[in-house]
Formats: sequence, structure tokens, C-alpha cells
Amino acid sequence: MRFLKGHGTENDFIILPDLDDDADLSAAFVAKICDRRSGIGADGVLRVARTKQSQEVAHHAQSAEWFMDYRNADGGVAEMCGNGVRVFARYLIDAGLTEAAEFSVATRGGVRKVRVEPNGDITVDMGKPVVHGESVASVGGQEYTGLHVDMGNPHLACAIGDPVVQLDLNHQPGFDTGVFPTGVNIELFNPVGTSRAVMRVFERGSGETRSCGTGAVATAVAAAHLSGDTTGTWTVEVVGGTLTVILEADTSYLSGPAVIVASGELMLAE
Ligand SMILES: N[C@@H](CCC[C@H](N)C(=O)O)C(=O)O
Repeated sequence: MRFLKGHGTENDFIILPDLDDDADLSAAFVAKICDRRSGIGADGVLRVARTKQSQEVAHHAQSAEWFMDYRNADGGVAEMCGNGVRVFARYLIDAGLTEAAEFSVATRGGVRKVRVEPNGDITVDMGKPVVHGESVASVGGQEYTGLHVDMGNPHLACAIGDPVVQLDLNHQPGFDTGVFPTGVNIELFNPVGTSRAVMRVFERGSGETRSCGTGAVATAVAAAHLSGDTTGTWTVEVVGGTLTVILEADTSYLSGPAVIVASGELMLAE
């Protein structure tokens, strides 16, 4: 099986072109190839399939030719991945599977519009974030209150006073399983002024990653919320780089770099 490797602000993915939707990826196989010692190593897998041939999203075939089938590093399925969509778009362009500068990608969380910027960055229309209220995460014995934001996938974005660089994110943070029965992506951030945040993230199914696109938007929403705002432009600094988030009344945008760094033949079998 052919694979490629790419990343968006160091949120890294294995890309599996499966254009006719023939592969049946097991969770164990995904976990095996994402293992950083015995596999290729990645935060997740982006399987590329034709929307019309993928039963679970075939109803989106009129709006988007390609389906991003996203899997976390533990093999679990997720609805959306913001950096994943950007890297997926970069792959479609590089592989000549699309020639347009603006196109749509189908995900389990809905159809996402993508645009290539003149500087090569890729912007995704992430849709309208849905704010559900507050909940609590616990990290290293400390409890942090945050905002529950739905970006197609679940997030708890917590503004904290302690410097995020000092957090130990080697272990699963605690969270309210009554509020998040299928797990949650937890962002911890330090607001800097009125339009910047420094963020770390512990992703559902992948552990601490160096960036998370849906998490960056959730962080911008939570940061804006602190000052009673719902719109504005935010710079979100993650461990692996910098993302720009624009919050509008009806939608949100995520922008940043996305690159393909390698391709090869996978020797590991299902
Ligand atoms: N890294 C992603 C989010 C990937 C999915 C997430 N771990 C989940 O389970 O919801 C991003 O860039 O948004």
C-alpha cells in the first residue's frame, strides 16, 4: 500500500490514497502504522477516498469529490480534523486530484470548503463553532474550568493562569465523562493581549500533539468569550507553529501551512 506523510504545524499524518474506497482499515492497523517506534509514526491517518464511493458520506458527493476518512493514532474514528483537512487539501493539489484553488472536502463532521492562499497557506472554512457552556479539566492535580466547544468534534478549551509550557501533558487529563461521553480534546491556553493565545493540547485518541486545528478554533472561541466577544482574528501559537483563526458571526476560518514531506510503500499488512 502506498503512503505519504505530511503535517500542518507539526500535527502529523499518514496519508493513505484509497481512491476507490477498497481498504477496510482496522483500528489495530491504524494504531500499528501510527506507532512512532514500530510503525511510520503519526498523530493520525487521512484515508483519501471518492465521496460517492464511501457509504457513510455518499450523500455529500454533489458538494465534495473527496472524502477525508480521519482516524486518531489509537485507531479510533473522529468526525473532523482541522489540520488534517489542510494537509489533505495539500495532498489533493500535489497529486493533481484537483486543479481548483477553492474546493470542498467531505468529512464525517460535514463538508468543509478549502482555499489555497497566495503564500501557499491553506485556509479551511471550519463552520460555526457551537458553544455548550463550561466544564472542568484536571491536569497534574489542578482543576481548570473551560468552555465546551463543538467543532464537529468535542473540545474543552481552558484559559489558565499557570504558564502552559510548564504543564505535564504526559497523562490523560481528567474530564467529566457525563458531559463528554465519547471523550474530548482538551486545550489549555494562556491568553496574550486581546488577539493571541499560546496553546497546548491533549487530543482524544492521540495524546499530546504539537498542534490541533479544531482545537485552535475552540481556543479562539474561548479566548474571545473571556472578553465577551464572538468575532475577531486570533493568532494561536502552538508547539509546532502558528495558526490564524478568524471568527465571524456565521462561521470560522483556520489558516496555516500544510506540507507533504515523504512518500513510500508500506510493508506492514492489515
Ligand atoms: N488534530 C486534529 C483533531 C483530530 C481529531 C481529534 N483527536 C478527535 O478525536 O476529535 C485537528 O487538527 O483538528
